[in-house]
Amino acid sequence: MDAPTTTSGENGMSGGDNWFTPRKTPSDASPDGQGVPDGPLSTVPHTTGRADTGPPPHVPVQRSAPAQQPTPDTGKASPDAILIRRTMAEIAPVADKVTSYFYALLFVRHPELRPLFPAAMDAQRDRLLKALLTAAEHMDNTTVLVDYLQNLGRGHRKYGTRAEHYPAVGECLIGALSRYATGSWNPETEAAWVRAYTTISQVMIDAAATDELRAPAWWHAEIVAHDLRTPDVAVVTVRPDQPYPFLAGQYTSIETPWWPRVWRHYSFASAPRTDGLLTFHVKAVPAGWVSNALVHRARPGDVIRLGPPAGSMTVDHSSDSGLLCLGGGTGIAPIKALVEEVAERGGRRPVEVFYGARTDHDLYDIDTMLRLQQSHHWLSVRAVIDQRAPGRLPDALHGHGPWNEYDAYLSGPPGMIRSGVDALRSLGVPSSRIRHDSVEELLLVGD
Ligand SMILES: NC(=O)C1=CN([C@@H]2O[C@H](COP(=O)(O)OP(=O)(O)OC[C@H]3O[C@@H](n4cnc5c(N)ncnc54)[C@H](O)[C@@H]3O)[C@@H](O)[C@H]2O)C=CC1
Repeated sequence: MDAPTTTSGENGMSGGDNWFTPRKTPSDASPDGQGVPDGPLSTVPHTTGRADTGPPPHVPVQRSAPAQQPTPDTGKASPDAILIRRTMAEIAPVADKVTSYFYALLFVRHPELRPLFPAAMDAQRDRLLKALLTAAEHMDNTTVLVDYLQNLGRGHRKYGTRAEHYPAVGECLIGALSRYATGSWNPETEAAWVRAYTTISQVMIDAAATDELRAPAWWHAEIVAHDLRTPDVAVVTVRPDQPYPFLAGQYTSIETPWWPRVWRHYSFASAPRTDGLLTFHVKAVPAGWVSNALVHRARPGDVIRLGPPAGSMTVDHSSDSGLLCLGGGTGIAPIKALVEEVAERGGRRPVEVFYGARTDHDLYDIDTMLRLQQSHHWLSVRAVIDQRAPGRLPDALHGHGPWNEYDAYLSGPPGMIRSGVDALRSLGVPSSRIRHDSVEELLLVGD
C-alpha cells in the first residue's frame, strides 16, 4: 500500500492525523529485531554517529509504506531520493526558518511533547530535525543509514521518546517542509517524504524496542573523582549504578543535574575496567552549559545521567595492522582507551600516537601517555605542539611513516578530522582504513 498523500497548506497542516501508525514492537525483519523495515533505508552518515539529537522523535510509521528502492548497481539516486534532495536544496537557504517553524508546530500542536525537550532550546533545537533531514537525504545508502538510525532510536530512549510520539514529528516535519519548499512541493514529493519518514521512524522505533529488552534507557552515575588538569579541562571519573557495557573508542551522552534534558557527548577515556568505573575528559568551552557544569561545578558525590554507548571508532581485532592514532586536545581521550585495549589484548600490533595541543600546558594527559609508552614497547607517543610545529597536527605525519599499512584513528576538533583525513589519503591510506566519529556530529557536541 502506498503511503497516503496529504495536502499541504499554508498553515502547515499537511498530513492528517495518524498517517503513520507505528508498530511498537521490534520489526521481524531480522532475527535480532534490529532489521530494517522493508525498503531501502540507506544509511547515511559516516563511520560513527555522534548523534545527540536532542529531543524525541516522533514519527510514525508503518511498514506498509516502503521507500522506493534505489536503482540497482548504477549508483543513481532513487526517484524518492531525487525528490527529497530537491526539497533539501530548496530549504537550505532558509534552514533556520524551517527549524523554528517545525518546533513551533510541534509544541503548539502537541504540547504534551514539550517536556521531553530542554527548557531552553537554543543549544540543540535543531538536532532532531537535522538528524531526520540527514537520514532522509541519504535514503539510498542503506547500510550506513540503518546503523545511524538504530543508534538514534536507542539514544532517544533517554528522552522518554515513545513509538506513539513519532507520528507527531512526522506530521510537523511535513508541515514545515511543505511551507518552505513551495517551489518543489507537490503530491509526489510529499509521498516521497512520507515514505522516507515512515522508514526512518520504523527503524528507530524497532531499535528502541529491542534495546528496551536488554538495557536501561539511561544510567545514573556518581562522580567519584574530579581532577582539574588545566583551568578548563577536567578528568571526571564516575561509578554507574549498574553495569555499563561499552567498547574502547566509543562515546556516551551525559546530562548534569544542573541542565535537565541537555545532553552532550563524551568519549570514554579508558578501556572497560574491572571496577566498572568510567572516565571522561571534559573541556569547558564558551557558553557550554554541560561542559562548564562538569568542569567548574561538578564534585565527587554529584550524580549525573549517562545515555547508552555509541560509536564505531573501535579496534578491528580481526587484523594485525598497526594503529596510527591522532588525538587533538581532549580528542586524546578515546585514543588512550584504544591504547589500553590493545595492551589488554597482548599488544602485538605497533601503535603510533600523535597527540596535538596548542601549547605544552594544553597537553594535560601527556604524563599518562608517556607512562603507557614506557610500559609498552609497541607504543610510540609523539607530542605535537602548535607553537613549535610549522604545521598543525596532521602535518606531523609527513615526517614519519609509511602509513599505508596502518589503520588510522582520528579524534579531535572537526577541522583536525577533515585535514587529518586529507593528509592520510595523500599518504596512501585508503578511506576504508580511516576511522573517526562523524564530523557532522562533532559539530553538535562537546559544549
Ligand atoms: N572530550 C572528548 O571526549 C572528545 C572530544 N572531542 C573533540 O575534540 C575537540 C577538542 O577540543 P580542544 O581540546 O579545544 O582542541 P584544540 O582546538 O585545542 O585542538 C587540538 C589540536 O588539534 C589540532 N587542530 C585543531 N584544529 C585543527 C585544524 N583545523 N587542522 C588541523 N589540526 C587542527 C591542533 O594540533 C590543535 O592543537 C573538541 O572539538 C571535542 O568535541 C573528540 C572526541 C572525544
